[in-house]
Amino acid sequence: MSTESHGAAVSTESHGAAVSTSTTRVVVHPDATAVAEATAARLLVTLVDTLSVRDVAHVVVTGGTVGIATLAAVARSPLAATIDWTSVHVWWGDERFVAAGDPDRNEGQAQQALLGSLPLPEENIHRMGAAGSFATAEEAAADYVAQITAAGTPAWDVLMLGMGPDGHVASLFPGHAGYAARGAESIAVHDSPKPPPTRVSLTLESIRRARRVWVVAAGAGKADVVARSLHGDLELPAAAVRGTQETLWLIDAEAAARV
Ligand SMILES: O=C(O)[C@H](O)[C@@H](O)[C@H](O)[C@H](O)COP(=O)(O)O
Repeated sequence: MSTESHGAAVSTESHGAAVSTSTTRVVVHPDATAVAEATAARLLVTLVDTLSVRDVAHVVVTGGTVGIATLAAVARSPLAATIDWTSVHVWWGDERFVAAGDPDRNEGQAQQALLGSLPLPEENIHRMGAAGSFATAEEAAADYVAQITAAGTPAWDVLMLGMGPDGHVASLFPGHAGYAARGAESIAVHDSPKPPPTRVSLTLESIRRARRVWVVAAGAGKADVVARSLHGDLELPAAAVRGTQETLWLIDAEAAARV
């Protein structure tokens, strides 16, 4: 069961990205497991809907606890068998710039939780580059820009974001240069406060091209930044993300405690 709470008015002047008309809405679930299960169901239904009006759907997945738990819940769902996965493209909001096969890689965790069990053509899986394959995170970011461009710079149909207790999303951290980056789809991130320190991320500009942005978060440790973000504290990257059609915060009761 979920409880819909208020829809907050959306400011259109923040950070100079595309103006959005969508309203931020908050859906509160009892606990982290329910957030993951409900988000998985929402994702699958959205894919069914999207593929009834478009030939291809582009989904951006996230690392983090709730993000990976959501992918695992998709894998368990009987609805997964109703999707034509050859029409679904999978992208990442951010990646840890460590060697391929390192357990820290978001793509490896996603592969294990879901992607390995789906009939997804390899060419539909758009990974951010790993250390070893690329000399620098800058080169990996440039490669991701090229992948996005080659796909026609799609409007992401669903873009999921975990959120850190500091209000970061993807690998855009408060007070860091990456949060303010403009003019590119993907960037290198250094000195990340969350380990590992070197990462690749989508930019805020790229995130805000998404049709639907879903922020998934759970736990008391997120309550403060959830409240600050929803009150529009733009020091926090989480406060600046939104989709052109839909912005949803899918959170548990603990994370919603101060809203
Ligand atoms: O690579 C990563 O670490 C992420 O993509 C990051 O943005 C994550 O989603 C948040 O930090 C939330 O993570 P938790 O849900 O584990 O707190």
